Amino acid sequence: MISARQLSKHFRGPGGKDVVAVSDLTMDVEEGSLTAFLGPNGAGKSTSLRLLTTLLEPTGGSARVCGFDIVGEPAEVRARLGYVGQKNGAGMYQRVRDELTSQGMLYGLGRAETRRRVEEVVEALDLGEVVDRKTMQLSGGQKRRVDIALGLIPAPRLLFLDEPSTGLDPQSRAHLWEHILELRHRYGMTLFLTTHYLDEADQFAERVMVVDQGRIIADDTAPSLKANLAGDRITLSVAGPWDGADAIVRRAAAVTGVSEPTIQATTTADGARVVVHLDSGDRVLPHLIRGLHEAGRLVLTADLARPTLDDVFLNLTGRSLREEGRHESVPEQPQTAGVPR
Ligand SMILES: Nc1ncnc2c1ncn2[C@@H]1O[C@H](COP(=O)(O)OP(=O)(O)OP(=O)(O)O)[C@@H](O)[C@H]1O
Repeated sequence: MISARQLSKHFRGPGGKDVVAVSDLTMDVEEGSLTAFLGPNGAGKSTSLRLLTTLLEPTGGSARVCGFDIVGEPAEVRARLGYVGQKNGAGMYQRVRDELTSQGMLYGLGRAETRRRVEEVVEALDLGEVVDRKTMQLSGGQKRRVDIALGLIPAPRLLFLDEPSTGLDPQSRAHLWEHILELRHRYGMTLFLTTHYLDEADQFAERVMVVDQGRIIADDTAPSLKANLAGDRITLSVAGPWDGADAIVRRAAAVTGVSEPTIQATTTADGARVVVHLDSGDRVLPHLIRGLHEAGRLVLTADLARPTLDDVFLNLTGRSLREEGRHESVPEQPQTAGVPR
């Protein structure tokens, strides 16, 4: 469905400086899959989407989307995809129904087909109650659903969503995701989306591509990324000094077949705080507590944390995605919710 080879995009930044927004993007995305592009602000996620949707021309490399070349056959590519940009594409003063109808006409669908598509997307995205209202009167979550409806009017086989849920409250996010998953189920569409939200990528995407500074730095399922690129973490507080108890941790790991735990112990007011990074922490923890008990060490608290995608990002980059501050992005051209022919 998408096949990109060493795609890159450079911009001229402030003072004529070369900004590498996307570097060597190589990937194949299968039909029917749900892929999330996860990364901090400025990682190159939106630029990648704009390249793949032919809204920007690449500086280097090539890509085929829905079987057509993004540079040589942009009209063919556009005719087959839907694109929902970051900013609301819906106009403020039009009624939702008129907005959706204009989109159908823009795509050259004809009156009868447009009417049929409008009814279908209104039903699919549960917009029946708001379809005769103006976009400016809608809530953030409703507006976002209108944006997605606009992207769906041409019945695309492939839908790109740029941060579909950013700025929504948790309830609206959850509601929007119900709709996204329902759309996928109903139409068997290929979905490719960008997100800052670790939990969304973790929960809903079959494939997560972690992007940083224009490059894909990891590409796998969320469980594999977590298993391979970040281990579990056991945190213990023990009474008295830790002296020499590393051997007990290593033994507990060895009997469960787990190799190379890393152990960091710090002295606290009442003893020590010990953080152990390892795989299969759930299997090791009971052996560890028993071993410490048999050695006469008193365990005050024990906590096992499974890795998150943030741990994956932290391990790969030394930075936390959660702590990446938002910065204003460079002003962009106005975005439309669909990509007209
Ligand atoms: N039109 C432009 N001119 C110059 N630089 C740009 C332009 N568009 C993007 N950039 C730069 O390219 C880099 C990647 O930007 P991009 O918007 O693709 O990142 P992103 O991962 O989508 O970020 P965000 O999550 O904030 O949307 C950033 O350094 C950005 O400032």
